[in-house]
Amino acid sequence: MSATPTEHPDLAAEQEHLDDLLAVVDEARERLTERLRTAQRRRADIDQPQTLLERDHETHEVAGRLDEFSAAEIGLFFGRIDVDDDEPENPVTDVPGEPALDRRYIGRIGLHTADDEMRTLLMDWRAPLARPFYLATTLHPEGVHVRRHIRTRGRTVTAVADERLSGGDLPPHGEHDGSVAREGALLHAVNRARDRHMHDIVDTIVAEQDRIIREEHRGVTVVQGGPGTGKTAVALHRTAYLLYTWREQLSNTGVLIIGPNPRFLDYISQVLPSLGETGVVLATPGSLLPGVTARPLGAESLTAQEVKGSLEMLEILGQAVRDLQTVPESSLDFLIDGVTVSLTPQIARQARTRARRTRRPHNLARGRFRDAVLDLMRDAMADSIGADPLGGENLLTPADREQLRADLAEESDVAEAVDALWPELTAEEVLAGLYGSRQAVDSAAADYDELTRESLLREDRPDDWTEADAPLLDELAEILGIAGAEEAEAEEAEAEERRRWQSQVDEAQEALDILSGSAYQDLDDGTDAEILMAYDVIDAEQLAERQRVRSSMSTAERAAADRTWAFGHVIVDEAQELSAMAWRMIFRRSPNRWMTLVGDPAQTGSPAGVEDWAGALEPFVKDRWRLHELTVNYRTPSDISDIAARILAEVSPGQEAPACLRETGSGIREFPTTELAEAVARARETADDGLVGVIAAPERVTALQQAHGTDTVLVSDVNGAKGLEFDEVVLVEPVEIADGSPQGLNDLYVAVTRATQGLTLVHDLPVPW
Ligand SMILES: Nc1ncnc2c1ncn2[C@@H]1O[C@H](COP(=O)(O)OP(=O)(O)OP(=O)(O)O)[C@@H](O)[C@H]1O
Repeated sequence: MSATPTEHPDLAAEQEHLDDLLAVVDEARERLTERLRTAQRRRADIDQPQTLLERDHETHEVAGRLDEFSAAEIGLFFGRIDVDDDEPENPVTDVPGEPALDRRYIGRIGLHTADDEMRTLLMDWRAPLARPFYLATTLHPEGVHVRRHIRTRGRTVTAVADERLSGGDLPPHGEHDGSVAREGALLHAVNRARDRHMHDIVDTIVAEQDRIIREEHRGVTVVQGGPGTGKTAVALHRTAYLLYTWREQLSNTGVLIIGPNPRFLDYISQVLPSLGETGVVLATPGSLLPGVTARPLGAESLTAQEVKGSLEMLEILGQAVRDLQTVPESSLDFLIDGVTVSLTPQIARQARTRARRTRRPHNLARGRFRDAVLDLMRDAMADSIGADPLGGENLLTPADREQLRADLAEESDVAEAVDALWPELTAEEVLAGLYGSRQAVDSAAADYDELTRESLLREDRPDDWTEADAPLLDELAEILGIAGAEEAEAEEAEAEERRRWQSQVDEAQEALDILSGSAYQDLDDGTDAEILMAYDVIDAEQLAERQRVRSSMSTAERAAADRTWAFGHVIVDEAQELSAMAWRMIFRRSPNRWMTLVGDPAQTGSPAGVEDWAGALEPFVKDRWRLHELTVNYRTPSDISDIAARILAEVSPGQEAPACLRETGSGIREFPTTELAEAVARARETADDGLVGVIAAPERVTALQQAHGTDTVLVSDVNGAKGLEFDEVVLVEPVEIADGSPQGLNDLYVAVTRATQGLTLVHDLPVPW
């Protein structure tokens, strides 16, 4: 009989090995903690922002490195492979008695000895040499002879199991083909009770997931798969992998992760820190714009969601801005030095045409409009006051005309009139102005039907933004050229910085001149000419560089505060929910088009969401995108998956349901609505310490929340439960969800697939499957 994993004779040896590595970690932590204390104690001179920034910088850096070591408390390592030593120059420990085999321990972080040899003690799971741990099978062993799974709880090793994949006999205490050891680890992972936060899956990543995590394609990678197939887990591990592999590039440009709702962002928030990575920007589509708070999409009617998500909005928004570039109904007269000068409708119209012809964004074309108005008014004025009574040429000299133009430009009444005709605008002003006025909507959307126009009107609370408005505000910011205005400001700031920079370089040069002047004297005094002096190795520019004042904000902080930030990589979860307008907003943040999108069109709840990836992506990247599919469901047991498969057959006939890893959970129970409280109580009891999700149609949520919501019972509509999972799901009156919208069955599909153990159906009406 083979030994059970916990009886493995190497348990004690692995514990000893873990203790040794933990000692290395603890020592490094102690050193870093001391450095942190010293840095924090360091007195910074208020008058020298430089010293403050240096101190902040060091504190951030050391704190970040300390964060990496938190893996020690989660489980420093989880696996080991004895593998053919293909790269003998890489110093890793050999398998005792087998010099041709490397013994690689695989962990959440990498560790090596502090000496010159830098021998690898622990291999980061993302390192290329760790990869065979995930990919090796008996059919394709990838050079691996034995793979060991090591389970830990904090600092204690609790189980060890081996698989022999190639070469030699069975290991004395393990399973023959390895599947039991591997599946044991996997089942242990998927069966654990859920809490409010997702956990990393670094010890049990399967081969089809590994390939996506390490995908080298520099375009758009799309990951599609049914509910529970690990799309979110893969996206997060891919983030950690990319941050590790492209550290330098991504630490300057940042990674943006977009998820469907704030609860989801909280749910995934611990995964990257547990893998030693912090500093990514997490956002929902509604929270991407700095300074804008948006309510969930569900706050909009379905028609409004559809209209606001469609590309027709480009025309409507463009027209809304054009409607604010006005022409007066009659002439505006100004008295200048006793002469009446008119800004006629014709002048305004002509100036508007000239400004529009520049094709510059509205705010950046204002200068052109003003110039044109002044030129045209000057011409009219010159024609009238300089006219030769005898019919000859105009009597004004070019200098006189110039003076007239300057006089006009100084007139505040004229400036005000010009501003009113072509005002400086913000995106919020334009959109609120549109939603708040029937006349504005009728004009901007004149070519659209009444239903479209009606859905845009929001007269009582025009600036109460929803997630459907965020892409429109972003689009308007582009049409208005706020980005350009910011650029102009940035250019100005840069010029100022260059001026300061030059003065620092000059100062530094002066310092070097003094230094070299005294050096000549020193040399005259017989100093060895071979000794390098400061002025030999640094020039003035370098010296100034050292003193340069930099922002102490991290990349993530700067990126989150900047609407126009170009992220190095963008990840979108539940990408099927994005409307055509939302895609434009997201792609704007990814000028290099290096993205990972995960989603499942069968789960689309938004009427403006994705029907097929090609349609959504090709306008932006043509064919530079690759599709990967995940096929195994790690979440729902097979009885619940059967229900899901029946709904899927309605939603997406012909689409195959994912294979189910788990046979059984706690089962399916049914209650009438009069016994709702009892149903929730039973689910809580069954979930034990785990989480219960009560999912219902939006109209029921508030009352249910008041009656049943607790720390471990989360009440939500389907939108709010997207991407989440619960040990037990209580689904209230499913038919209400199905009938709630044209995407109702998709919503129901999402709702039933949130459960990891059991599903309780509370209903009086027949279930719709
Ligand atoms: N290789 C794995 N090892 C252990 N657990 C895994 C593995 N892959 C996925 N899981 C677990 O399966 C569950 C579902 O994963 P995840 O939430 O990433 O799926 P999803 O495809 O994003 O689902 P949905 O589309 O329904 O939101 C999570 O608890 C995740 O940790």
